[in-house]
Amino acid sequence: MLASSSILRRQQFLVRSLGVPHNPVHMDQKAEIRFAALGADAESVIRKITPTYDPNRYKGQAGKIAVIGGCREYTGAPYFASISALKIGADLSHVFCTKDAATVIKSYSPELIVHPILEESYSVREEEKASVCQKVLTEVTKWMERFDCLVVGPGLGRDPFLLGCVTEIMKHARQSNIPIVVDGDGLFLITENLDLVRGYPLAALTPNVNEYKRLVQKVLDCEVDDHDRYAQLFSLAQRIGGVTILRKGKCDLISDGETVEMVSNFGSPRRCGGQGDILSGSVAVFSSWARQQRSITTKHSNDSPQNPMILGCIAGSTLLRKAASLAFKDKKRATLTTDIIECLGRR
Ligand SMILES: NC(=O)C1=CN([C@@H]2O[C@H](COP(=O)(O)OP(=O)(O)OC[C@H]3O[C@@H](n4cnc5c(N)ncnc54)[C@H](O)[C@@H]3O)[C@@H](O)[C@H]2O)[C@@H](O)CC1
Ligand SMILES: Nc1ncnc2c1ncn2[C@@H]1O[C@H](COP(=O)(O)OP(=O)(O)OP(=O)(O)O)[C@@H](O)[C@H]1O
Ligand SMILES: [Mg+2]
Repeated sequence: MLASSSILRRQQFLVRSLGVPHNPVHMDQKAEIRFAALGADAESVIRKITPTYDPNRYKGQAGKIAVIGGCREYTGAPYFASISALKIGADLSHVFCTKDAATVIKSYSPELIVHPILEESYSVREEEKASVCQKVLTEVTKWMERFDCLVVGPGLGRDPFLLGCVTEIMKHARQSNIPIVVDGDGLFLITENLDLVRGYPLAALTPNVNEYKRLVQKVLDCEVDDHDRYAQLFSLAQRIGGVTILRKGKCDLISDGETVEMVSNFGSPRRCGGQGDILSGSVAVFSSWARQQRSITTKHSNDSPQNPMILGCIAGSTLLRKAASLAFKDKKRATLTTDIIECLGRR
């Protein structure tokens, strides 16, 4: 509703190109593009939302992140997302995964707090399913209020029973007003059940090419149209009730149905798996910081706050691409995701 009425009312998009000199970008005929004269670029977004070091701060205040993901097949993805959250600057990073995945993930890093609580169908008898699902939810909700953001989906897999439990976790997070970054198999889940995120302003979706295609087909009932990519992303975000969507690709495009932002600083030509996982962990931390910052500036000034999920996406995307370019300079074709993670803090 917000969607189409606002499209007609505004007849205008704000497409901001961050990190590169502006190139003319052609939009569809319906919408006039306005390029913001960007006083602030992506780097200044990062500076604006990153908390300063303060000796009075205690552990946890710079962010507590939880990744819901990790199953028999995938242990790398939740590790990449959660370790990236720490490398960006969060204080604590938890992983909620299946029992099979937990020991493996713990062995990658002693920094992560790993909860082996999710179950897949193969390990649960039919008659136990309801009670096991309840147990999973109880375990996660015990921790839930402490988290500043959840990342749902990296390496989650698509087991129907497991996804049923994660559905309940997401409903609970939403009731508790906890921001949720949805990535990987979490996007598979929400594409089948859009009401999980519809109208939730604290949700950010980070689809790759396949995940975006599935979302567009489901929500807009059409194919991805690259000639009309800004308007299509804008409509998609509006149709899901103003959630933030970061469409990953050559340039990362970000929209919440109010503006369209573009991050296009040079990254890496390597497309090794796991870079999206770095991104989702990074977006979670930056969004939490932006949200924290917003509550401070709202209290103390009349600045009109910007959507923290948008700011988090801009900062996460910019930093990941910067790290990827530094890693590629060093490792060339041998660049792997772990090399990029090592470069997250470098300039
Ligand atoms: N080391 C790891 O553990 C990694 C695990 N990953 C996890 O792997 C899982 C799947 O992620 P992907 O990024 O591979 O998911 P995608 O949905 O992009 O792809 C899944 C597979 O299905 C194919 N596919 C799916 N939909 C398709 C479509 N509409 N058209 C054409 N081909 C299609 C793709 O080619 C691919 O082989 C996620 O849980 C993700 O987080 C990735 O993050 C990569 C790293
Ligand atoms: N063609 C491209 N050129 C430059 N950068 C790209 C390109 N495609 C993706 N990226 C960058 O890589 C990051 C990860 O995007 P990608 O599409 O690989 O995610 P993904 O498939 O979800 O990754 P993962 O393997 O972690 O699941 C994006 O934020 C984007 O900045
Ligand atoms: Mg991915």
